[in-house]
Amino acid sequence: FGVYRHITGPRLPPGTRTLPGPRGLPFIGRVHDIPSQQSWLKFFEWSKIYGPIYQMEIFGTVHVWISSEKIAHDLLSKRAPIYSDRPTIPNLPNNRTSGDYLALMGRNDLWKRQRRLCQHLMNASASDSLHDYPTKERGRFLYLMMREPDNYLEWVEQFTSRTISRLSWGSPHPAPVLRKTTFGLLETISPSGALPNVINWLALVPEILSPWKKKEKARYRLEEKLLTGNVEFVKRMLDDCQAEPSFTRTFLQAKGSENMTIDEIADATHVVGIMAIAGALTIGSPIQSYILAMCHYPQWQARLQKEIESSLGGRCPEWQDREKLPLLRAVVKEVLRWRPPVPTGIPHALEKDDIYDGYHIPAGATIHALEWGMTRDESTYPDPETFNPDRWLLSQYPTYREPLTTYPNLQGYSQFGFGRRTCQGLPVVEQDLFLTMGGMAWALDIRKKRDAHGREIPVHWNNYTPLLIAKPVKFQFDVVVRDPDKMRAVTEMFADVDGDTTLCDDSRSDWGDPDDKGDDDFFVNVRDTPPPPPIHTTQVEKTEQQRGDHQPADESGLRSVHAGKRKSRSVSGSWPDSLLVAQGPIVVR
Ligand code: HEM
Repeated sequence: FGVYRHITGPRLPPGTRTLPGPRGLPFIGRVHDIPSQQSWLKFFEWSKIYGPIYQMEIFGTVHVWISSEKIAHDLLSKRAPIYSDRPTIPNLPNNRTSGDYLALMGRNDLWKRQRRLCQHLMNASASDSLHDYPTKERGRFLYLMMREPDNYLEWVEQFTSRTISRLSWGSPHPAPVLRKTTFGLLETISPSGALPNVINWLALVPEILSPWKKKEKARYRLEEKLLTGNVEFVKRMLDDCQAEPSFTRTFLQAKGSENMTIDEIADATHVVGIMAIAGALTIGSPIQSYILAMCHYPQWQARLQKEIESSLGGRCPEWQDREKLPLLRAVVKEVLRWRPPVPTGIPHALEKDDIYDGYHIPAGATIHALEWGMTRDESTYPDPETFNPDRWLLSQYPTYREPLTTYPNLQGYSQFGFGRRTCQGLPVVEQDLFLTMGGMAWALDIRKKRDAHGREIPVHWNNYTPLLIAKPVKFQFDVVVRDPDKMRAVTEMFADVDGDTTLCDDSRSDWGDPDDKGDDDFFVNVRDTPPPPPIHTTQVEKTEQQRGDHQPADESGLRSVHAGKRKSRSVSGSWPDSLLVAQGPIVVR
């Protein structure tokens, strides 16, 4: 078909033209010079040659790349009835119909039903401020960052997966297995994660000969066990009146367990599943990009700290403070612009032939909103390579919007897609990013490391992982706790989350078994890395000395903070979290 198309060319309706774009080779199209790393840079480079909308063919399929927000809105939003389908993913061939992954499903009735349910569950949690789960987990995250910053990748991923696990099922325990299955799914669906997604005929290879199919089958088995077990667990907890707030609890309570059909249970299992997957996959990217940005732009860290100090008088930002902290909201938005977490977007599929500005776009084309390209559009974002939160705060910039008590925010932001397929996770993203970035700025100075001669160790500028969700490749940096009061306050936040009673459940089979190795390598290493040992007085003092701060810690203040707050933590030894507790209570004097 590819050869045929190459020889005959497309049949165009009268008066229309084919979109410009790089010409391909017979049969394979333009696959030979798409890099396996950071492909979005190449697609953006082509947009500078061929314009903000261009096309190329890969193995007979037309791929359209859009790097203008206006064109993306014209097509994906205003013509949503024909632009809201999803393409088939060769390495996950039933993605359009199975009902397993809402975000990858075709535009069919099942997708519409699941999308409505997703919206409902998200709204219910958002109206209760996400049950404060992001705040609780933020305290744990800051503590771990303070104690062992070199292990930051682990702490970021633990924060995102534990927060979304609690939101989904009311407990952080599923987080390690969730991380494992989710990362596997990312590989399954990413063009650079599994070869059949690029060389499509490999999807026809029988399972016995296909490493990709074997791996995906093992991953899917573990995921199904996790998702169905979690719903069963929440049901039982609900029967015992012990279920913590969660998407699943909201669903079960609204329906009443006895009245549910099998289809309804399956929908809820997978809708909650996709929210958990999306939350565990994506939010770590901007958190890591924030750290990268602070290494390169210490002046913005200082400005952020000033805003927090002057608005909150030394207290850590809470979600309720957002009106008072426009710069923090601007930093969140600018991080997402500077380093888009989904740089190539999630593709849509065109259902009918279309004409745009005289160009013919054929039915069946895969349409990519190139988020990387959109964020580099100089007419909207002058000097786009520079991290500049002021572009959201000063009236001289095209992206400025009043009032600053409300704007900037993430509503309607191009980084979350277009039309009927826009992201449904905004409440979680906004709260998680506001709290983690605000918390880090409040408690920590992040800066480049220095070598033995006092020279700064370079930090990469834009070296990102190649999968659909891009994250900065690991880099070195230093973290200095800004003052002993903040260290004590963070330690206190950690004690609070650690004492949470949901850590006491021991019915591990409900959450998927971290030790289940099955018959495949896929099951190995599912446990989370344990946190570092508890903090001791000497470390507080050492930090004071390092900072040249000779004021002794406020003994009386601290005692009153701790009085009556320390909780008994009788957590079973079998959970990863229990490793925290096995090391004894946190001691700060
Ligand atoms: C920084 C974090 C995130 C980013 C950048 C992001 C971005 C995106 C993008 C670009 C899409 C595709 C939109 C389109 O096709 O036009 C999407 C879809 C989606 N997102 Fe997110 N997302 C994030 C976090 C989340 C979270 C936390 C959740 C849920 C808790 C979530 C749930 C979804 C769902 C369900 C869809 C599919 C909607 C559909 O296909 O109908 N996302 N997201």
